[in-house]
Amino acid sequence: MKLFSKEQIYEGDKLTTERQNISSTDLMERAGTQIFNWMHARMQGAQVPIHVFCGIGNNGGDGLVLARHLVTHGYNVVCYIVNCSDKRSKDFLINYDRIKSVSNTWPNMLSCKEDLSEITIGGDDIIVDAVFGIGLNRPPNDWVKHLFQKFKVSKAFTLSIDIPSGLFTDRAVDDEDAVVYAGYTLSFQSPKLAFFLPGTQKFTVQWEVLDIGIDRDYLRETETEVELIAKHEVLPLYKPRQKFAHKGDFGHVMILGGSYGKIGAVNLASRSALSSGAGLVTVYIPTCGYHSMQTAVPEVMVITDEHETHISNINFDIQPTVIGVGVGLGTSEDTVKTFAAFLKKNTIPLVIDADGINILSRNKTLLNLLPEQTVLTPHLKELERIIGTWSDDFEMLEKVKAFSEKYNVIVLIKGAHSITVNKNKMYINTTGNPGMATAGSGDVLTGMISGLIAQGYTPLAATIFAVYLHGKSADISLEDYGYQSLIASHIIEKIGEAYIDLFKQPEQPKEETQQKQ
Ligand SMILES: NC(=O)C1=CN([C@@H]2O[C@H](COP(=O)(O)OP(=O)(O)OC[C@H]3O[C@@H](n4cnc5c(N)ncnc54)[C@H](O)[C@@H]3O)[C@@H](O)[C@H]2O)[C@@H](O)CC1
Ligand SMILES: [K+]
Repeated sequence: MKLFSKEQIYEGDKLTTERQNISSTDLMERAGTQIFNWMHARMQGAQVPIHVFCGIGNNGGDGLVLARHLVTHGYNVVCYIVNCSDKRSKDFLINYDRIKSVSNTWPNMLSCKEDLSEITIGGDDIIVDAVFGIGLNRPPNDWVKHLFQKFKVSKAFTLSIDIPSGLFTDRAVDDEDAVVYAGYTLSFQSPKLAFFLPGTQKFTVQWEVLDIGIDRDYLRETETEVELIAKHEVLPLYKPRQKFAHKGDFGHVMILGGSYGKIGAVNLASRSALSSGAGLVTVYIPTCGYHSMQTAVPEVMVITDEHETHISNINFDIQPTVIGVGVGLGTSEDTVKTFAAFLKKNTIPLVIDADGINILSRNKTLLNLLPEQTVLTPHLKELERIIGTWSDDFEMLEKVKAFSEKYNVIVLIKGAHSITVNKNKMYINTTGNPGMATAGSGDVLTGMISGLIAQGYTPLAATIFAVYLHGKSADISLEDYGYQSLIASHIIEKIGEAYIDLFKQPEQPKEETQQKQ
């Protein structure tokens, strides 16, 4: 799914009104009606008090449309105008008039902190937040911030329209108390980038996109900087197997890493490379790991470094298709030296993780030696070591894009929503769960990306696809293990099911099936 920028959304709205020959008021009516339908389907007329807070722009206009429909359908509604500026939008004003025609007692006008004392919100009530949408261009006033705090303290379920008010689409918030914490956000046409970034994802527990009929050609033809990756996006990447294929068709992965006490990382990465479909896997490890690797993973070939406890001299005479380097590697002096010497002569595609990244961070000139489209897979701490600090997520993304461009590398920023960055394009993953915050799950991912590159996926496709499958395998594992018991090996066990899931048809609702019989 494409993530449109604020400018692209405004452009899409404008084009839609022109091409469909409707007014912007009609489009707002559609948006507000969609929200109403969503609520009505769930509430079925329940008399829970609903407090609709409307700003004075078009987001507020959506709130007024919703409030009008709620009133005419007999819901228990109170509507407030958060009157924070004189610049009311045209469609806000039109809908302000319309709502007055269905009720003569309100909307309640809120203009200062004193007005807030009149508001009583119960813990079981519902708040609809239509104060600011994508048009927010400066931090909210102090009294509006107090209103948002009142929402939070009430513990009422909060439904935000389009975006939690106070969040910007393209920059960070200065004051987290000036943002609404939404239980659910109904976003028009495209989710917003802030829903996926480490610092702002907490502002909405869940989100859903509502289709308000924006011009299809515009949506299809417009290139976006950010894409959301779900099953629909990875399916076209999948490479089917030919009937007469042999193992040589699926490449040869080398996992280069491990040190005394950390051979397990190589074990995990090599098993996941195999389970992702690589034809052959060889590990290059210190001598201490020889027996454990040979015993634990008979499918994997082992080459040992001359040193007992760490890699000291990278030297082999096979030709892997790709090398996954860094898991459990350590950063001892010998290792750093041989890694630098190896990079000077290496032309094989690389996937670099963990201590591989740490070595590069301390020796930045080595970055110039990386083959084109090398994949780096840092978590946030490793990322900071390699690109330096940042003041907020938006700055972080800009720095990663510049880094990716400068060295022509792919950077996978690992987190709850892992983001693959290739120059100025970003791909946000949607699978995965907090059970993955466990030892070795990164090693598994390194193996999977390497395994896919070996099979002929481009490094970019391999990264996007592997991150998706990795999260999906963990989601499937949850059914057996829950968040706490999930360990990295379980993720490997479920890679097969994650592949199979790509081709599963959604289950038909039960009643329909019965009717057909
Ligand atoms: N453009 C369209 O045709 C549609 C727009 N829609 C809604 O319109 C929203 C965008 O509307 P707008 O662009 O009017 O902007 P918003 O409704 O998001 O609110 C911002 C308004 O308040 C002002 N403002 C910004 N920051 C402020 C602050 N800190 N304190 C006080 N006032 C502030 C702005 O000047 C603007 O008038 C979307 O999020 C969506 O909800 C939907 O109705 C669908 C159709
Ligand atoms: K909002």
